[in-house]
Amino acid sequence: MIFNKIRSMHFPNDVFIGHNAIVNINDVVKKNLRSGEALIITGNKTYELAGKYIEKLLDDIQYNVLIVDGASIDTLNFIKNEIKNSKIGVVIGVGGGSKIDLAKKTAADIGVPFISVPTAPSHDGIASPRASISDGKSVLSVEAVMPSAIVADTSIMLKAPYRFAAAGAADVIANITAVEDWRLAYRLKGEEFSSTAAIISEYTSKELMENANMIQPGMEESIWLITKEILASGTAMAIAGTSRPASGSEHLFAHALEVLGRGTSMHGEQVAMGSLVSMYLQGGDWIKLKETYKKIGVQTKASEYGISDDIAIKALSIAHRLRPERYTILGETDLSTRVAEKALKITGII
Ligand SMILES: NC(=O)C1=CN([C@@H]2O[C@H](COP(=O)(O)OP(=O)(O)OC[C@H]3O[C@@H](n4cnc5c(N)ncnc54)[C@H](OP(=O)(O)O)[C@@H]3O)[C@@H](O)[C@H]2O)C=CC1
Ligand SMILES: O=C(CO)COP(=O)(O)O
Ligand SMILES: [Zn+2]
Repeated sequence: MIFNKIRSMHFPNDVFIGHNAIVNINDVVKKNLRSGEALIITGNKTYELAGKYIEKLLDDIQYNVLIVDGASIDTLNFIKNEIKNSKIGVVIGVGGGSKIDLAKKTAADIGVPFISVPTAPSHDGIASPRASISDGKSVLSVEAVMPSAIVADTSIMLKAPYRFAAAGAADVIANITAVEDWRLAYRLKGEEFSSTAAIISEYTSKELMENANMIQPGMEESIWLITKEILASGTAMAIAGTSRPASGSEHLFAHALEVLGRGTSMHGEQVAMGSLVSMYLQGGDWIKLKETYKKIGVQTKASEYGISDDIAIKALSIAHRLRPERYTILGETDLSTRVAEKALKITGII
């Protein structure tokens, strides 16, 4: 088959991951700062945790620090307004997923390199080209830019509540149902498919499932393992040019919960619940998947997050509507209440 479609792929040119990796930030910024100033985008807590330290490490580099809130269109517009008279040459995201996404999207929009400095391994967006910027209605990732460099200091990430690490692990473990959906779409709908991206993505899930015993509170090694697979998951998305390798029906369920009411659940926890029901519908070993989530301490009962049975049933029933162009095991019409309820009951989500 002659490939006449040119696909561009971009990968980080530097990745520092480990204890005290943050000490490399000055060299990394110098290498990526073309001209002008560095812009640091962070949050209140994460400024204290890491942003302040980065300021001390940056020598003879002009920089601005913006402390912001959630990843919304309004916050993004606030950032752009704040920097409109500045000459920004590189954007550094220091924080959890929301700060990383705001920095990633800002860098993409102004056309400068993005440096990812995660303070929590809470999902694979910290190393992917995708950014979730909410418009107040739903939260789907949009194309942004792959980090030019990633500085993942496991000693800082270890300070995040363990729940963040478990959620990040779940986000990667759930790649297994995403790839199954992608294969289904390739066979049934002729969707473009990258076997390389699919194999990498499946590997990340299997690696975390097989080493689930290594994912425990208080262990820096757990952070290292999760972050390593998050990096690989982001690479799979960069190769595919979409989030397909890491986002299928399980993510549609998660996004539907974001719209209908996610209670106190984090992204990775929503995705964990979604992957159980997806794997049940795909005819896979959802029981092994459930045991893995239990082992790493991820709750998969909706009520534990204050999500009612009705919301969970509705979310599963309409999830396919969130991304009609992305064919998955959920099909193209609403699941009946009866079918959705049965699937959620069998997998123990309600
Ligand atoms: N791009 C993608 O592919 C994806 C993006 N997302 C997006 O990511 C966001 C969720 O990311 P998530 O990381 O869960 O949440 P946030 O980035 O919102 O962080 C949640 C809270 O945790 C704090 N925090 C971060 N790191 C630490 C730490 N080491 N110790 C203590 N507190 C810490 C943050 O501090 P502070 O207040 O300083 O920020 C914040 O108050 C959402 O916006 C979601 O849409 C979700 C999935 C995929
Ligand atoms: O969360 C993601 C991958 O883990 C991004 O996926 P979406 O494209 O569904 O937002
Ligand atoms: Zn995800």
